[in-house]
Amino acid sequence: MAFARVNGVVLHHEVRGKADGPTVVFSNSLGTDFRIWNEVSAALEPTHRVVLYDKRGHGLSEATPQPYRMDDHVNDLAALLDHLGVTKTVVVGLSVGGLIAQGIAAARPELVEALILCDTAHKIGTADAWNTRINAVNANGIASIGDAIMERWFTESYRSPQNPDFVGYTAMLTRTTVDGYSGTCAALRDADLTASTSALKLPVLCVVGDQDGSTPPDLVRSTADLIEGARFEIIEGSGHIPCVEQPKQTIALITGFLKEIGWQ
Ligand SMILES: O=C(O)CC1=CCC(=O)O1
Repeated sequence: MAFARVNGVVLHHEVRGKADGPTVVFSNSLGTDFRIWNEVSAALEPTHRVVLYDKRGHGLSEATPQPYRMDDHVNDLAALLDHLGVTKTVVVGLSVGGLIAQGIAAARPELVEALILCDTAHKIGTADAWNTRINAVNANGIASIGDAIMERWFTESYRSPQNPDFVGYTAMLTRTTVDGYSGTCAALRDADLTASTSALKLPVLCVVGDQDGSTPPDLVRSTADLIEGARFEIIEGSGHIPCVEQPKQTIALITGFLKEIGWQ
């Protein structure tokens, strides 16, 4: 566990694994912190240097006041990687983390070897839907939308109050700061990466849960279709967060892709 002030914000992060191994950095989704990657990270640690971080307003990172822009999140990650002395990395991003991954590949191409885009797209949701969510959270708190969000994150069989993991991930969502959550919703509302993502020239793997209620397979496929040579894979039996719900399939796809591109 470490903290660093970069790009004007204190970011909680952790570097794990093989110190001289090739670097893989993970960027998490709206309303989650870097613990969602624990199982995937553990599989890579014997061979890779793994960088995990909480984006601003999430986990133990500082919650600067709203407004947030997607560029803030992109510049935060770039500044953290510079701070850690990372000069080349594969970026794995889930949902808004995938937009951050696309953004850093466009802004700092020399830093990014390849992308793994999980349950994400070049543009997610509509302005109306994000504004409705922001208004609800600002007025009534994140718990007021908790059940609706959980239906997007996890499959029906996972969403049982008897499942301790489900209870734990619900707590992760509802304990996110309002500034971090609403600020990032607004950043998502205002982000359309169609042009910059279409121009990307690097190896890309796109994966998505078959039952993802936030970025369904057809949306993720449309992003893969924008990027020359990108591969698209579906993870069976998962909602929006396959690294939590189907970690074995997620690990197999990630490690297979890293081997394929020689990042090992
Ligand atoms: O909360 C959701 O609907 C899921 C989601 C959208 C963007 C993100 O990062 O998570």
